[in-house]
Amino acid sequence: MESRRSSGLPFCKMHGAGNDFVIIDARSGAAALTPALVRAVGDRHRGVGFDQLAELHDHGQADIEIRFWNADGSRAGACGNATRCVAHLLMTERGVDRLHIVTARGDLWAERREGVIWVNMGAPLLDPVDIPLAPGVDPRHLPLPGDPVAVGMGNPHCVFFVTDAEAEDVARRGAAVENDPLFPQATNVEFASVIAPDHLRLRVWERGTGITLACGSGACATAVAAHLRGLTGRQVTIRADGGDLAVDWRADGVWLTGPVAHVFDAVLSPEVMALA
Ligand SMILES: N[C@@H](CCC[C@H](N)C(=O)O)C(=O)O
Repeated sequence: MESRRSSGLPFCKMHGAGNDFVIIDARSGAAALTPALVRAVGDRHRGVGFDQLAELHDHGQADIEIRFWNADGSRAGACGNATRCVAHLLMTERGVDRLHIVTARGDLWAERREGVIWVNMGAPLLDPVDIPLAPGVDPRHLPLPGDPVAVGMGNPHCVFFVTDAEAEDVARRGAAVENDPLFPQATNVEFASVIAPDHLRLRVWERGTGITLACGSGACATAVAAHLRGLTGRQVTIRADGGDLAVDWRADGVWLTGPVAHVFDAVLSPEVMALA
């Protein structure tokens, strides 16, 4: 990634299965991000456009700290696909096969196994307090039409199992559930259909962003919910709109892998930064 220039803010554009990100290396002393600047950069018409922005910081006990922002300027506690992209960047930069990553959720680990980069997104959060969910609600059977499941992965997810995910009006139904009072911090909304005991089709409405081509933490939450409902095993392929992700729910956490692409390096112009 290019070093800081006085003319603007350097960034890198990447995507994981089509879930696209602006990655800003704040270790270089980049300007402190604000919700207004994040929204300006995320504007797909006047700015750069992204699903999430990942802000990289040095960390005393870990290889990197990542702070996640949604396109609307809200913060996110987890972002599986952006974490995979950053892991790919740093492993390539440093020539290592293991990384200790800190996010708002806590300590995460990335490993390269036989050339494939996996990220351990941590154990699923199933207690309503941790998801978070309104008190007194059963996360396994939410009191909503469609009987969805709530799972936390450092961010909240509301997973609907449907006959055919392709047929779902994700925009209408996702927007209707995102800010349901059952979720004190709002929620990501997933619509999944079972293709096979090791294969799910998933479409997502992301909190603070809308429909995305893939969602890593959503894939993890969906795999956990499917297993808890007895629909799949603990290792599943998730067919997202932008490509396939693989989830492996192990004793030490929910591991995630999938495609990563570096799109370009560039510098945020002062004009875009002035939009903030
Ligand atoms: N695309 C991300 C999820 C990003 C955060 C989500 N919108 C939220 O607000 O929790 C992923 O890959 O996990």
